[in-house]
Amino acid sequence: MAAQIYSGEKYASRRREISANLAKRPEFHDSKPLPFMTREEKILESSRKLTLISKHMNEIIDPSDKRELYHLNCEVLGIEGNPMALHGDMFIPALTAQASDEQQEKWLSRALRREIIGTYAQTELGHGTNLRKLETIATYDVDTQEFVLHTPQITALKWWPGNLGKSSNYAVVVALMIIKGKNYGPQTFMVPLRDEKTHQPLKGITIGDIGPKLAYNIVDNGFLGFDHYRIPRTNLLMRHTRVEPDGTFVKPPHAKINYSAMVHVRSYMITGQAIMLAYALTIATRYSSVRRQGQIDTTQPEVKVLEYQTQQHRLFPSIARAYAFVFAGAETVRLYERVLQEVETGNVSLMADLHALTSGLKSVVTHQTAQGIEQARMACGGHGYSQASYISEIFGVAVGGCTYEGENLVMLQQLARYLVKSAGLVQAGQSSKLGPLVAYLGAKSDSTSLIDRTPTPGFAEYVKTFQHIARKQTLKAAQKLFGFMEKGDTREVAWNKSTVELNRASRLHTRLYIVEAFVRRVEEVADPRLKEVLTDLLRLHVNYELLDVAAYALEDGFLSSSQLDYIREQLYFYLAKIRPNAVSLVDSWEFSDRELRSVLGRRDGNVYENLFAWAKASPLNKTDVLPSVDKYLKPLMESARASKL
Ligand SMILES: CCCCCCCC/C=C\CCCCC/C=C/C(=O)SCCNC(=O)CCNC(=O)[C@H](O)C(C)(C)COP(=O)(O)OP(=O)(O)OC[C@H]1O[C@@H](n2cnc3c(N)ncnc32)[C@H](O)[C@@H]1OP(=O)(O)O
Ligand SMILES: Cc1cc2nc3c(=O)[nH]c(=O)nc-3n(C[C@H](O)[C@H](O)[C@H](O)COP(=O)(O)OP(=O)(O)OC[C@H]3O[C@@H](n4cnc5c(N)ncnc54)[C@H](O)[C@@H]3O)c2cc1C
Repeated sequence: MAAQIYSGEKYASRRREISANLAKRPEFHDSKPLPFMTREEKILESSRKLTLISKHMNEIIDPSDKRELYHLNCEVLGIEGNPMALHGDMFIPALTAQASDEQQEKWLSRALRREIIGTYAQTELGHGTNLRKLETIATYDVDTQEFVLHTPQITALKWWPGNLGKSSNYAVVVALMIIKGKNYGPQTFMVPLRDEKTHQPLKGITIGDIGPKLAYNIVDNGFLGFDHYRIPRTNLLMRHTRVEPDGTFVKPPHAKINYSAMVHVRSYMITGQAIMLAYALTIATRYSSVRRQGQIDTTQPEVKVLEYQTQQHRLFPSIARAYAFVFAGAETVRLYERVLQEVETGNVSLMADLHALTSGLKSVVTHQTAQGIEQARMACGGHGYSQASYISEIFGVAVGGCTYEGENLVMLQQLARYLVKSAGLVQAGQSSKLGPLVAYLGAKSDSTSLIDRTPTPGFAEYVKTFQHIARKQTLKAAQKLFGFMEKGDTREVAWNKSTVELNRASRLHTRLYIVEAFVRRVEEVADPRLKEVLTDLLRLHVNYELLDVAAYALEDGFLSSSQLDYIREQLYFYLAKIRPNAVSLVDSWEFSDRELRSVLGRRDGNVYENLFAWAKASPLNKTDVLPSVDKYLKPLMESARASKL
């Protein structure tokens, strides 16, 4: 099953080898539990391990393999980030996609060797979503052939970029490019921030950390201001865009080509989110198979809480989602790598499809992942609330994905633009022009679903029902938009009046895509035993997801209430059928205890002994009487007692 999750036996067994290798190297392990460390201690500890990784990487992984590097980072550094997180996640991808060969020679090679540390500085105090209104300006000075970076007011300060505050000495900075008074929109520049020897900020640079956050606190998200800071013309990233010495602007083959680092993260983060969801579910499912509370049959002993249907309903649909997301994530990574290669040859035709797909997936997956992790926390009762479970940290890190790389409700609208265009083609009788991701919009719907009406062993009837729902909502929302426009609203006003409905269409389209990705993967499985278990999980998934959106199919009679009853019964049937495999389904992700960092979710199942040992290790328990008691509480009680006398 691990080979299914990790897209092949080769990587699944490499993960095992890497974990086994690390198990023998205590210097790579956390020196104490992360929740017992201050932020400063965590950053120091992470930097220590990062240095070890850099030194010994070649002995443990193939450094050219992104997945092996990711696994090494998960095991050693963990999810709370590290001082070079953005270096790998965005700085290197930005240089790879946007720097010219010459620039890559100069900077990418140094970045890959870790001679320099970089980040991606785009968001500002006043603007994150609306890139066209960023306020940092890069004005071209023809005389000196330099760009002058400047922060004209406080809202123009770069704010949020990861590892900008303290760790990075370079950044790919996004600024509005002004040449001879003309605004050429957001462009990307390679900018030195700190002296390479002393690490002191360079003259003209104001820089620092933005302070503690909900989670992800090992990362020094930072602020950055420029005071008429000069960089050479050749620091504009020039793989696709160019500015000649005389200030002539050479347009790229696609207007949004320099948004590629964002598309890179959106493509990869689907897998990252699936893994974090699987972390939380591993912890909660294992714990639920140890925790005994209450009886189902009063003549029998107390049961494991995993026997309760409500507990299964709380956890198993999310287990199915984690599988669905990892399968969909593998597809987005493949598409991203393909588009990257095609762009190299000048073919930008798939950029819009990739952008639409990843915008929708990013939004739906992060939202459902956060929901699933929070349910996993609650499934652990009181112990879920303790940081010993580590689920609150996993939640805090994962939920950041709802905001970064484009706020979810904004990114759903990016997909909606694509859907509306497609709906326009359908309306104009040009369905043959629809791309493969939206071809279903042009198909004719049956009048009713055949779920429970015809014996179909596969998933075709479910897929058709999801298609019907997504098609109906897309065409309806587009119609609403067109209707407002026909009545005289501008497109922008009409758009704003239709966005709740448009975003619903985007979610339904994305949920359909996730179901289809799951079906595609299960159909490929050759081993009959694995196929059976995955088919059960997929059955659970389609029934659960369909119930969740059933209102759309009930309102036009596509599904009847008796079909809904059938879907419910199927859901309950598959909850019970999956129960014996539940622990194996989470164990199949093969997370080591080191990687999970959860006292509650350890493989040995010794929950109570482990919790007690953890509590005893708490720094508060080093002494029996705390200084705060000596200083305040004792005098308080003493004076209360004295006044009573
Ligand atoms: C290997 C194993 C697995 C590894 C897993 C690793 C996981 C790693 C995970 C986590 C890492 C954590 C790191 C987090 C770091 C976070 C970083 C950041 O947050 S960086 C900042 C991100 N900021 C944003 O995302 C801003 C969001 N805003 C935008 O993107 C844009 O402003 C916009 C909303 C897209 C709007 O842009 P704009 O105003 O310029 O355009 P529009 O007018 O709306 O649209 C015009 C047309 O352009 C099309 N478009 C827009 N973007 C793109 C694109 N990227 N590609 C192609 N086309 C694009 C848009 O669709 C419009 O098209 P038409 O409708 O006109 O045809
Ligand atoms: C953990 C974390 C890491 C980050 N790392 C980086 C980084 O490395 N580099 C970097 O540059 N940035 C980074 N960011 C910033 C991040 O990309 C932005 O915060 C994000 O893109 C959202 O933009 P915003 O903050 O401007 O939100 P806003 O746009 O202000 O959103 C506020 C509200 O307004 C709504 N809204 C905004 N515009 C519209 C619209 N057009 N239509 C309808 N509703 C709208 C949103 O839906 C939301 O409800 C990070 C953020 C976080 C949380």
